[in-house]
Amino acid sequence: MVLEALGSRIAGALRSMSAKTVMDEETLDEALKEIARALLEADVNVKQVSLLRRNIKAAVRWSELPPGANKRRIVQKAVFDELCRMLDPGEPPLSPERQRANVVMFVGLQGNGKTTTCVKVAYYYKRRGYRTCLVCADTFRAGAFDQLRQNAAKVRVPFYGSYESTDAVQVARDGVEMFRQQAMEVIVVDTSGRHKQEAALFEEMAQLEAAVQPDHIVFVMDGSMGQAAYDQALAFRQRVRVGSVILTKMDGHARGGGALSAVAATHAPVVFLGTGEHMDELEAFRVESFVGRLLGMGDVQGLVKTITESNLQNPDEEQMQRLSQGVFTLRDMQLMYGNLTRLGPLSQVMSMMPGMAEMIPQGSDRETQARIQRIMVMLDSLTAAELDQTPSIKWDESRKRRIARGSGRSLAEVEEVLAQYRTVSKVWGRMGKNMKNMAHGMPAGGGGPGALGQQMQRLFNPRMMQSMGGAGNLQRMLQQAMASGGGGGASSRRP
Ligand SMILES: Nc1nc2c(ncn2[C@@H]2O[C@H](COP(=O)(O)OP(=O)(O)OP(=O)(O)O)[C@@H](O)[C@H]2O)c(=O)[nH]1
Repeated sequence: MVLEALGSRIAGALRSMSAKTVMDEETLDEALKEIARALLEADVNVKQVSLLRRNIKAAVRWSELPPGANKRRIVQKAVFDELCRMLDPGEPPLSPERQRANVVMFVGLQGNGKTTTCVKVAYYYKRRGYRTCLVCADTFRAGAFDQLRQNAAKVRVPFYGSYESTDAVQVARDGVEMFRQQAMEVIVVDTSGRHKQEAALFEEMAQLEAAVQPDHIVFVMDGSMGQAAYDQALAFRQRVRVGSVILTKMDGHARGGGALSAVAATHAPVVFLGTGEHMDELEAFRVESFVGRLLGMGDVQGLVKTITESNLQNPDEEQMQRLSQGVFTLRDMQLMYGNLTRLGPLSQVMSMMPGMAEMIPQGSDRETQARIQRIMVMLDSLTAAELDQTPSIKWDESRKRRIARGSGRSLAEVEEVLAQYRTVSKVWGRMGKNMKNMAHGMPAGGGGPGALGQQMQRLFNPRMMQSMGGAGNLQRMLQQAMASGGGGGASSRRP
């Protein structure tokens, strides 16, 4: 995720503010200056930054704060609220209704990821049970037709377009009409982009808008746009009824701030973030969780939601008993990794945990998923006795070679997994006493994802973390999950 540098600089400014022995208004000004500098360097528009700074100062009202007030908290809350305000124009975002045709038209400059995003959004709603389809009204760029058609086929979404026609308006009208007849619920219309804002692009957009009467217009923008983002967004907003914004390429190393101010320019809410080239790499955007994660405050609500929706597997009664004694076996490691993959991209999950955003290691989620898959394959090659770690098992060379052969991995990789297991089991052993207490509320042999969600909420409770030997232990476990598992090329099969 981009913008981490911005988040940690803001968090750093707040930390150094509260580390001062005397906290006066000058201290606040210094912190605000540093926050403003960080925002500007992240390409947030100058006007937005000075507005933000003024509003934070007005909200904090330093001189009126009672002596015992937690000033860092108050300033952090004001920064949080202001960033949320900047990103939330209070307009309803794209929210298609069921059992009627919702025509959604996509606009944006060429290369910003518009075509890819159209397919991602169609796929997103398809997975949520909507009857979705795609119309290619991009008759300008050679190849747009094939790109959309191939991607539509990959995600099995009906597609309409024309190889021959150069009349975008006619193609769009025909496609939308055809899909209306078929009682489609989400009709996504991809339009042409241009290299830069030019009259022809805006003219065609206006004609398309008049022809297909979209219920909603989505402006797609590359998240790595710098200061120019504000003006670009404004230009689109002035010509068509932009209702929502999608920021793409948020998985790269872009600074991202330009895109944030573009949102302020359009007065349209961000609905999704594009986080990769694959069709499922689209993240629904929620302002408060995004800003919380940006500021390193985590997003416990989002985390619990993710956990409850992820169909996690619970330990059975016997496993629970053992775990509560601080005994962690390879079978538990198998369960842990299985559940980690069910949670979705790990960097997202980690950034939801308070204080962990800065700990996210470099490397893509795709690589991490592939690493975990490799570990899972190795664990699958273990016998039941090995998974349950009977004391008689000797991890001798021949046993390790058998596992390596069985999983198609190298001996070194098997050894690495075993070494990792030993570290985690030691950490678990130290946590044993506290886990025992936790286990009292744990559902034996199931209990449903809701119950597990509650447990996770307790797990991330700061006091509980402290008593478990500090957040460091958990961080280490998660970081290991993300960073180890050997090299090599297992590929994930995704659309
Ligand atoms: N890393 C990353 N790449 C993306 C993302 N979205 C799109 N891309 C890539 O960006 C490039 C351009 O995407 P397109 O969808 O072809 O761009 P476009 O804006 O539709 O271009 P026109 O159709 O010509 O207007 C492609 O290589 C995409 O795979 C994203 O969220 N992350």
